[in-house]
Order: sequence, then structure tokens, then C-alpha cells
Amino acid sequence: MSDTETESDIDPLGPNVRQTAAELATGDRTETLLQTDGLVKQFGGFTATDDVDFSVAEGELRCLIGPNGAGKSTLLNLITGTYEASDGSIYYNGHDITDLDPHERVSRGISMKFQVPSVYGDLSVRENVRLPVQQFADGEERRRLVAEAIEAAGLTGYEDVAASQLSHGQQQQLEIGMAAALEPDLLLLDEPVAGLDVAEREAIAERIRRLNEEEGIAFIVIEHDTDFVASIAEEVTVLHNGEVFREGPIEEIESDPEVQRIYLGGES
Ligand SMILES: Nc1ncnc2c1ncn2[C@@H]1O[C@H](COP(=O)(O)OP(=O)(O)OP(=O)(O)O)[C@@H](O)[C@H]1O
Repeated sequence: MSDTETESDIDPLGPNVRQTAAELATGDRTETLLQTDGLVKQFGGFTATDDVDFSVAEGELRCLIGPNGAGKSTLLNLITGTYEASDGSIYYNGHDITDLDPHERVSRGISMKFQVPSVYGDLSVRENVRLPVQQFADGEERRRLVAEAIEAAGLTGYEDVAASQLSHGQQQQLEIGMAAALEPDLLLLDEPVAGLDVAEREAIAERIRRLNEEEGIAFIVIEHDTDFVASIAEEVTVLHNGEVFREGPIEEIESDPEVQRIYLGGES
């Protein structure tokens, strides 16, 4: 500790707080990117997320599952700042971001693709991707980011095609590319493959895996389909009645009778 640094300056939830024994043993350093601490969201008298402690490491790909109404979208909306927390804290890169505006969180590296597609049908793929990029880059930098985002979306060759002419799956790919164009450290996806067929789901899974492996982007993905979850993620968090119900490898979660009861059984 330096002479000017007091104990209260040191954030107890800074990087490295959640290393497992195995990581410590192997020397793999996994730094905590996002952590929520006792996070609560109430709508009137109803508690949608209840005392949620949840963390994501740098470069991790984590899925969030749970029955309808479990609080999954609410948790993502708290992380982006769309919803204000009723209680608890959110730490990002070791800094308390609980009271930051959504745009300040974006500038710190948190990006979100929402459940409902929001591409502009009349605009081309390139023009859609340019929208988020032009807010913070111009000239050669802008051209580079737009080209990279189109490549990340898997839409090379479709640059001049109007978004309305793309399939639903390609529109979802475009949205992921637009969210990735902001060069986030953490990308939140709310049901990115809802309503897509098997081939379209595989195309989205491929986009997510590549962004995670090649760009090192960490993900939180809300998804109901456990086959899709297993194709992209190893670790899963199950929410139920607004609380963290289980966390662990997808194979364990899938075969957990209590999870089957609340999730696969459709009880909420
Ligand atoms: N803006 C809101 N106002 C009032 N209640 C809300 C609001 N947003 C969510 N809720 C309630 O909070 C609970 C959790 O909703 P949430 O959308 O987070 O669940 P979910 O797990 O994402 O569900 P689904 O899988 O159906 O999308 C639900 O009972 C929902 O009705």
C-alpha cells in the first residue's frame, strides 16, 4: 500500500477476487470482469431479482438460463443500466458502476443486443453497422471498424444489401456485428436465436464462439435451448424466482433433477 492509499481506497471486489483453487494451482489467472453484489430489483412490491451475486471473468462465455419470469432479462437490464438497482452493487473491472448512466457503461465496454431485432430495414448492412460506429470513430478508423464488424457478423458480400432483404437469422447476425462494432469487453445477448432454424442457430453460435475466441469478448447469453447453450458455453447460471438457483457446467445442470423440476418442467 502506498503512503497516500488508505484501506478504503482498495476495492475488495477488484480483479482476481474469484479465482478458484484449480486456477491458483495451475497459475491460470482469471480476472473478474463483472460482479454483482446483492443485486435487487423491485417493481412496486414485486421482487424481480433478489440478492443476486453473479460474476463473469474476462473472456468468459456464460449462459443464463431459467424459467419464464426468472429475472434473466431484468439482470441484463440492471447490468446495462437500463434499470436502476433497488439495492446492491455492480462492479466492472473493479470499479463500482452501479450509479453510472447506460451510455457511460457502453463507453467502459459493456454492449447489449436486445431480444427484439432493431436493425433499420431500409438501410444497407454497411449503413446499419455505421450507426453505432460513427458515434465514436471517423475516417479510416471508422472504415476499419465497419469492415471488421461486417466480417464479425459473417455478412461479407452483403454490404450493400438492405437489411430488410436479409433472413431473420442474418438480421440477428447483423445485430451481433453492430454490438461487437463498439469493441466491447462484455457483450450481453438476450435470446439471440429465438425463432431461428437449426442452420441459423449454428451460424449465430459460430459468430459468438469466434468473437469470444478471437477477440476475447466475454459474453452473457440468455437462452432457453440447452442444446444451443451446450454448443457455446461450459458454465451456466440458473436463475429461479429472481435468485441464483444453481451454477456449474452445462452437463451437471442439465442432469440436475431440481433444475429439471423448475426449468425443464416449466415451473417458475
Ligand atoms: N418493467 C417491469 N415492470 C414490472 N414488472 C416487470 C418489469 N420487467 C420485468 N418484470 C417482471 O419481473 C419478472 C422477471 O422478468 P424477466 O423479464 O426478467 O424474466 P425472464 O427470466 O427474462 O423471463 P423470460 O424468459 O420470459 O423472458 C417477471 O415477473 C416480470 O413480469
